[in-house]
Amino acid sequence: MPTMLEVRGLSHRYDGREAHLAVNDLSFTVEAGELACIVGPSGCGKSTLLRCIAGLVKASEGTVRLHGDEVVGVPADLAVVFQDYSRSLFPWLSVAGNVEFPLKSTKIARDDRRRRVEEALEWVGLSGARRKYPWQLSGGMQQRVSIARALASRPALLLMDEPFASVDAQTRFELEDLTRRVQREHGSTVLLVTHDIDESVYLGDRVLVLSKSPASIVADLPVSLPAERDQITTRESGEFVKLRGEVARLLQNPRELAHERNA
Ligand SMILES: Nc1ncnc2c1ncn2[C@@H]1O[C@H](COP(=O)(O)OP(=O)(O)OP(=O)(O)O)[C@@H](O)[C@H]1O
Repeated sequence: MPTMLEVRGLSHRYDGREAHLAVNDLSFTVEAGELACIVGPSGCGKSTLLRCIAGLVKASEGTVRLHGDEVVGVPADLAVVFQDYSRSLFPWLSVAGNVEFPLKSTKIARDDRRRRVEEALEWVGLSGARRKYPWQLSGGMQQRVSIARALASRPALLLMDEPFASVDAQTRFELEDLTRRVQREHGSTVLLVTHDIDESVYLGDRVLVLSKSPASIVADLPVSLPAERDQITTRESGEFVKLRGEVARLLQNPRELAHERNA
């Protein structure tokens, strides 16, 4: 698989009266068609890392390359799904209008745009809600609109920043399954950030474990669960239980265990 994302020696320091090193010398790659999860403790620098990758923040040091091109500013073929769906959708636009909105600033012809919107809504199971407004939908449905909007642009890389942290547990399971299904059906490359250990193992083809602030990589674990996953049986499987234990231990005691793993 070709490399889609390459992060090399990335560090970011917030300047100001209280200068703060948020990300410290991170290097990793994500291959095309892979779903990689980043898991780290609250406040460790996960969002900062994603903002640097998305070109929203210029890293103090290091480089980010998307399909070989250095990221300077937000790449046209990158999409982000944020945690807070209520602030990322326009309340005055219908569901279809929200999904179409970013496509309007591209050269994609109107008919093609409409086709993409219909297709993306179908992928997330929202074709029947196309004329509704965000405030007429449940939280989970609103987040599905955000996912459809991101997918409609057919991004080379989809970044997801704690995308299911604001929905209830049942909806969270549904959205996790939707993300894996869509990612596999369309071969999308996804980098998803979460603080939820179980979610990182359930969703990921790989889990990158981050240290406490400033974020650095403690481990890069392949997930050898079957590609077809199920919220009940996968979570009960020995491999799942073993991996979630390993991630939990790495988060609790990063230096010692990372040293043991590398020994
Ligand atoms: N604009 C900013 N200016 C100064 N410091 C910042 C800024 N944004 C974040 N920080 C600091 O950088 C550190 C990392 O923040 P970041 O939001 O990246 O972490 P996170 O892992 O995403 O947190 P959470 O899990 O709580 O969402 C924190 O200590 C935070 O206070």
